[in-house]
Amino acid sequence: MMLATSSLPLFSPRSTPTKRYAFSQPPLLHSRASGPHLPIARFPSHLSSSPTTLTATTPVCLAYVSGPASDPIVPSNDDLDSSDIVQHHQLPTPTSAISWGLLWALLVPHKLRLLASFASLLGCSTCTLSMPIFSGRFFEVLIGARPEPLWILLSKVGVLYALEPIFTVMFVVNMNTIWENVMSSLRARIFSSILIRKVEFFDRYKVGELTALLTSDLGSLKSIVSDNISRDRGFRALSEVTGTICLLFVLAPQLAPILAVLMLVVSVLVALYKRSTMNVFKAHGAAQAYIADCVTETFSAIRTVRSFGGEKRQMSMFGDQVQSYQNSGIKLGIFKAFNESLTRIAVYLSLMALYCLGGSKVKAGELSVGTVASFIGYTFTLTFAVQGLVNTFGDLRGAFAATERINSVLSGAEVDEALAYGLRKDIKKKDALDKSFDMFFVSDPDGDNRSKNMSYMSSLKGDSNVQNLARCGDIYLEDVHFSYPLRSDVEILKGLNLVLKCGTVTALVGPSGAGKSTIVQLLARFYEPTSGRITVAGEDLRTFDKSEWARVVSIVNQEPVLFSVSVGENIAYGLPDDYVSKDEVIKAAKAANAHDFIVSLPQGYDTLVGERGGLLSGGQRQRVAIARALLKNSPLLILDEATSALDTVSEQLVQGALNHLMKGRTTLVIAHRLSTVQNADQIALCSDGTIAELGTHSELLDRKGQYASLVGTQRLAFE
Ligand SMILES: Nc1ncnc2c1ncn2[C@@H]1O[C@H](COP(=O)(O)OP(=O)(O)OP(=O)(O)O)[C@@H](O)[C@H]1O
Repeated sequence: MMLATSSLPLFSPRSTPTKRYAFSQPPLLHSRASGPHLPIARFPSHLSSSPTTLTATTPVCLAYVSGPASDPIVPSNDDLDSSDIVQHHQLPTPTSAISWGLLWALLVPHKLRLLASFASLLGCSTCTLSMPIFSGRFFEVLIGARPEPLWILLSKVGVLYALEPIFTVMFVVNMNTIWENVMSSLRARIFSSILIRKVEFFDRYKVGELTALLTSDLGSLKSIVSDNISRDRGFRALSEVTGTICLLFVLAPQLAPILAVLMLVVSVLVALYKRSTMNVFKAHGAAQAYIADCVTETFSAIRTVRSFGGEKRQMSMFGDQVQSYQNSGIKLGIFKAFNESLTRIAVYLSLMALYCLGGSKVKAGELSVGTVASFIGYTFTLTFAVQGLVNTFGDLRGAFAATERINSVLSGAEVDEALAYGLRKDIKKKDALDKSFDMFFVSDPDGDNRSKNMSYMSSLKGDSNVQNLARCGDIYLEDVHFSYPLRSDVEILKGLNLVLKCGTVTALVGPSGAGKSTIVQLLARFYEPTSGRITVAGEDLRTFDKSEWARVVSIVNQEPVLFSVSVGENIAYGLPDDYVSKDEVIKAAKAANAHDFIVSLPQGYDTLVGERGGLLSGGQRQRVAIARALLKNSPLLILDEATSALDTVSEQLVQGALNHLMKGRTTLVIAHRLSTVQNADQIALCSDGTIAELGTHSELLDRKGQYASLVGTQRLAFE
């Protein structure tokens, strides 16, 4: 169904600041699939996971097959040229998500700023390290031990005092700008790298774990520079420690070894002790987080708490947590007090040593008063800088651990190369001018591999019009076997055969756990069959560009997920990459029986729907999802229990909308309530991973098999 396009593109994924319809997320996040699930398909696992197993004699057609080698699905080698064959050997081996090479590649574009940072670091460290020398000279001038006029000395000190903050600003601004840039690119890369993993990756890791990678783990990597560019930390601390020790040796070679070693040892010990108390600080932070969790859980489930009379239990839980927060707070106070004093003790010990040793040297005429005064200044510099350096090493340890976590999560999981390829191709085609994508594709050490792989993937039939094929061709599931990757020992589909005739409605029914939703996942290409194949108009799905296939399938399921934007934007998400006019959105909403309720909302199409569409009723959410699918206008429609959660009135409204949506499309309907699928062109009874019975409602009733007994059971239940 084609919807009229108005000349004014009001609903757009790009920036249209005056309209809420503009998506706030970058278009890369958007899939053309209905709902938030990306139709991720996988690249043949035996190729991408073990690229070295292929030899020059490996048949080219195997590149497209994820099933056994005996089941080649792309018969023609003509689609590939000889360079593709060579490239088979060069598929990327899993590389670390964050590597030194990548960091270097991200830093290189900022080389001028890096140079400026290094120069300003030298400048501010030189100023800082010169100050004690001038303090020493100042005392010598005051007691007449130095002939230099006071005003000349003071003007030199004035210049130093003026330059140091200027160099500091230059250093901090440049370092911060570089690192913010690097971190943005890194964050974007990790995000897109997660986005293009195979679906089983998302089965394996919880959303919270993945969120932590992008927030706290990358946060520790960020703080390695942003928290360490201040005075007495990181590079500055390192340069000050090195510079101070060198100066001590230059100023008083006879005193320096003893003092330097003493100061270093005392400062390092104090810093290490302070570091060891970090756990107490962390425990206090964790106790605070538990309190927040308890509050969130209590108030978000307030109705459940009320209905079970759980107030006392929640109060006791909260009380326990407040108590442990209080205990850790008191403990923390004691440690804080010691930490404060210990730094001073370190300085005092160093000063005492300096007074004793330095004083005796001055008395013996071996050392000038000015030098001892300078040493006093260096005592402070060294103590604080060493402690800062130890803290920086601690931060480094945290950053390495975080990097290792990110790498271990991402390097073990397979990238869905086909999806990645389609995504890049799409972005190249449509968003050449969109700068927000730049940070996702920084040239990196693996770029070579990727370009080879892209060339390889481009041999897929990405340019054939799969939408047209799906509009006029039947869809065949041929001897499909399937096990979920995380439970590969349990076969869910066991040689399933089914034909979805073009433009007709097929109903899939059967007992719970029979594999009905699994068939949907395979049709959507969230997973690929373990063996067997799915074809459209005789062409294997795996020979198509995956992002193209995403446009072919619309799924409306029992619990449609809406995004927390406006109703209009949610409908426009049906075409996430296109400019969608308000007229088109309204037309889709009218066809989905949603227009009337939408205009009665406080802000009409601009009304925000809340988290996951929570501010709408189930039936309203469903009709918005149907409008979204109508706008998408894809040839294959899958309705997975689309009306089962609705009351009778809502169901009628939604059913009307669905009838509109199903017109002229190849439709697969999954339903438990058999009364809703009686009019389907064919009904397939799925049982134990195969199609056990197939026919129209009356044919299956006549057969008196499983379907007939299911119908009987449901009738009995209603009577
Ligand atoms: N992501 C997954 N990983 C591993 N096993 C899964 C996964 N999803 C489903 N399964 C298993 O696959 C089997 C078939 O599930 P499926 O959801 O396809 O059944 P169904 O026929 O749709 O059931 P229902 O009618 O209850 O929705 C079940 O045993 C289920 O536990």
